[in-house]
Amino acid sequence: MTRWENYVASATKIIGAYQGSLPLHHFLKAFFKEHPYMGSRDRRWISQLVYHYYRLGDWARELSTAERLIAGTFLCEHTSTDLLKALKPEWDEQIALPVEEKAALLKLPVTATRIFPLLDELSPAIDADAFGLSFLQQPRLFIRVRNGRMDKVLKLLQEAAVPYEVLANSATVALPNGTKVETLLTEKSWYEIQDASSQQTGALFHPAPNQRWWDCCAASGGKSILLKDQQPNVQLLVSDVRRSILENLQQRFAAAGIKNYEARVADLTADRFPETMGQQRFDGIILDAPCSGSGTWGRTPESVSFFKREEITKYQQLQKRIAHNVIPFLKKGGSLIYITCSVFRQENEDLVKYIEENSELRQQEGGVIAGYGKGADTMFAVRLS
Ligand SMILES: C[S@@+](CC[C@H](N)C(=O)[O-])C[C@H]1O[C@@H](n2cnc3c(N)ncnc32)[C@H](O)[C@@H]1O
Repeated sequence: MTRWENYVASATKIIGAYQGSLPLHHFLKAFFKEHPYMGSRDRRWISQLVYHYYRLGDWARELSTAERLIAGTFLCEHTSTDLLKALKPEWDEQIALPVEEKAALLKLPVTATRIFPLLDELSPAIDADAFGLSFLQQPRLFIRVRNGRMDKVLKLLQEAAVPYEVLANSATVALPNGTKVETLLTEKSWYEIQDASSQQTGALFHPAPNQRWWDCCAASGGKSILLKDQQPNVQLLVSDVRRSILENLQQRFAAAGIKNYEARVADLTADRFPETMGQQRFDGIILDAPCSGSGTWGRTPESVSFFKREEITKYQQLQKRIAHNVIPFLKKGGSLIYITCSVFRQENEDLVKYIEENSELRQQEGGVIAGYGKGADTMFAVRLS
């Protein structure tokens, strides 16, 4: 067997063994640990083959795994690759063609419906074709540059010859996926790694000095840092059900130079949760809800193959329960920022409808934040007041 055939054989073995119960990158890590004779170059090629395979979603399931692996590389790559050159030179010569022309060569249509099986569940504002086809492209990495440090950051990127794009808001920088940002930009307080769409949710916050805000599903604090950067004088409470993630938040806040905040572990679905909050009320609540994460599946394309439709409704029930429990803590006239990184209507517009039907809150602004087309995640964010 040639080296390239060996790669396809290893990738086939991985796909046969992978059942989706843990993220693919963890599974790959464990697989390579068990096969220490594979060098870093081998690991890179095999991982890429496997990722391209999952980028195809439901496309052409009738093909064998090995055929799909090679077709995945053909459809997802845009410049010549040594693997295709060795195994399918006639495709490698056509690697720069647009996807429709590649589909004609493959003699199989490549459409959004064939890639993404849950298009009928999408939020209506999402362009289903563009979203489905975006899976063939690896998303980019984004940073949010803080405190006017853009010149310094760009200088370091230029010195390291890293290609970048500064987006129109002048704070977001897009980088190639896999850029070793931490090694390049060692001054941690200058930037945050944050997807472009996630950064865009901040346009809904409008915080004023001395207001009280609560980031109730804070995780490691991406939205909270965004809020504090907009208005350092907000009084901030952060909470999450996971203690460990709040420990990450504390480290991240320290690196970002954020000191004044209160953090607590809270399960927002617990029956006794409301009484633990006492009489406090907030001018703003950020509810960045636990969700399917379907807007980020471009980064974890294996999810398209393993996610079950019924799970959408389960997330919706959880979101309703959390919304119901946090809304009473909003001051009259305050803002609830409801956010998901989901593309599904049930978790997005239907949840807003539920909130409007069960409270005095009404949607003021926001909606789908489309990330497809710019190599970013797709999110949903609205401000209700
Ligand atoms: C989408 S993430 C939040 C991301 C975060 N806001 C950021 O910008 O990095 C949702 C968070 O909700 C938390 N969560 C899930 N169920 C919860 C519950 N019952 N009570 C409180 N938090 C919960 C999860 O632990 C997770 O960290």
